[in-house]
Formats: sequence, structure tokens, C-alpha cells
Amino acid sequence: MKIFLIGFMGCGKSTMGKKLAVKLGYDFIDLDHQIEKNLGTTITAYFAENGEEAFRKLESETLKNFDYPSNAIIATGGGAPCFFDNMDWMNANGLSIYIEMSAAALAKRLESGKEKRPLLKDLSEAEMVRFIEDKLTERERFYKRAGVTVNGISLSADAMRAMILSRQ
Ligand SMILES: Nc1ncnc2c1ncn2[C@@H]1O[C@H](COP(=O)(O)OP(=O)(O)OP(=O)(O)O)[C@@H](O)[C@H]1O
Ligand SMILES: O=C(O)C1=C[C@@H](O)[C@@H](O)[C@H](O)C1
Ligand SMILES: [Mg+2]
Repeated sequence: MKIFLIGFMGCGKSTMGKKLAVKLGYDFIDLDHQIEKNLGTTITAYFAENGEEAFRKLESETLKNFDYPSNAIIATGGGAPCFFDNMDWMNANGLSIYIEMSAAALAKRLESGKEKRPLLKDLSEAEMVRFIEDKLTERERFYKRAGVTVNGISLSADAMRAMILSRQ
């Protein structure tokens, strides 16, 4: 089974994805890392050189063409569900799980490490809160199409494992 973790930057897709994969004995795939591996450079550098549109195409191709193992937890990029038919594709090919968090909680988490995130790296603290609020509002309609929504603050790998197993 393919499990796609979706949600805004900082909601914990990579962190929870790794833990959950260990608990389930599934493989863990981080699509952002996969893209960086294929490119041989960082997403930040690719964005700066080629722009967001080129990145979104690459992201969609990577999502759809990856040679997934039969059981995998896949951490997607924060924007992946919101472009092309990526959300339809994930729902047709596995279970999507939205890790939901408020803009304020996300901003707190993202203050450190924002230089690794091209959409945030040039923003001041105040600008970042505003940016996250606006982007989250824009993206929520995509995220909410997930098969399951979980609360990012009270996430438990054991509870997620049980929920996934109960759906098989
Ligand atoms: N459950 C949690 N409780 C507290 N902090 C957390 C939790 N999950 C993740 N974090 C912290 O939040 C930050 C972002 O987490 P993570 O990188 O997993 O998010 P992400 O959803 O993969 O983001 P991106 O879309 O940018 O890849 C990290 O600093 C991480 O240590
Ligand atoms: O939310 C986004 O648009 C992004 C999130 C990251 O996971 C990366 O995919 C990239 O930095 C873009
Ligand atoms: Mg991540």
C-alpha cells in the first residue's frame, strides 16, 4: 500500500513519515529528497535558477513516475497536492493523509530552518506568519481532499499505524 503524507511545510511529513515507516515495516520515501538526488542539487538552488513552474513540473513527474515499492510511506512536498492533477493521482494510487496544523503553529516550527525552504528563506518573522496564513488558505481546498486528516500537534505514530492497518 502507498501512503502519501501531505500538508504544509513544517507539519511533520518527513519526521512522522520516517517514524511511521519503521513502525509499519514499510519503506520511506521523501519526494523532496528524491528530486534533489535526481537533480544533484538542492530544491532551493533549482528554484533560484529555473523558477517555480519548472519545479512543479519536475515534482509532478517525480511523484507519478517513481518506482514505488509495494508498501511505502511517502512524504510529499508541501505544494505537491496543489498542482496539476497530483491530488487525484495520489487518491487513485494510495491513501493520502493530511497532517493539519494552524498557520501560527507552523510559523513557530518553521522559524528555524527556513533557509532550506525557498518560499520562506527571504521573509522576516512577521512576513512569514502572513505568508503562511495566505498560502494555507489557498492550499487548504487541496489538502482537504485527503482520504484522512490528522491533527499535526497531537500526532502519534502508534495511532497512525493503527489507523492505517484498520483500513487495509
Ligand atoms: N510532532 C512534532 N513535534 C514537534 N516538532 C516537530 C514535530 N514534527 C516535526 N517537528 C519539527 O518541525 C520541523 C519541520 O518538520 P518536517 O521537516 O518533518 O516537516 P515537513 O512537513 O517534512 O516539511 P517540508 O514540506 O518543508 O519538507 C522540524 O524542525 C521538526 O523537527
Ligand atoms: O510548500 C512548498 O511549496 C514547498 C515545500 C517543500 O516541501 C519543497 O517541495 C519546496 O520547498 C516547495
Ligand atoms: Mg519534508
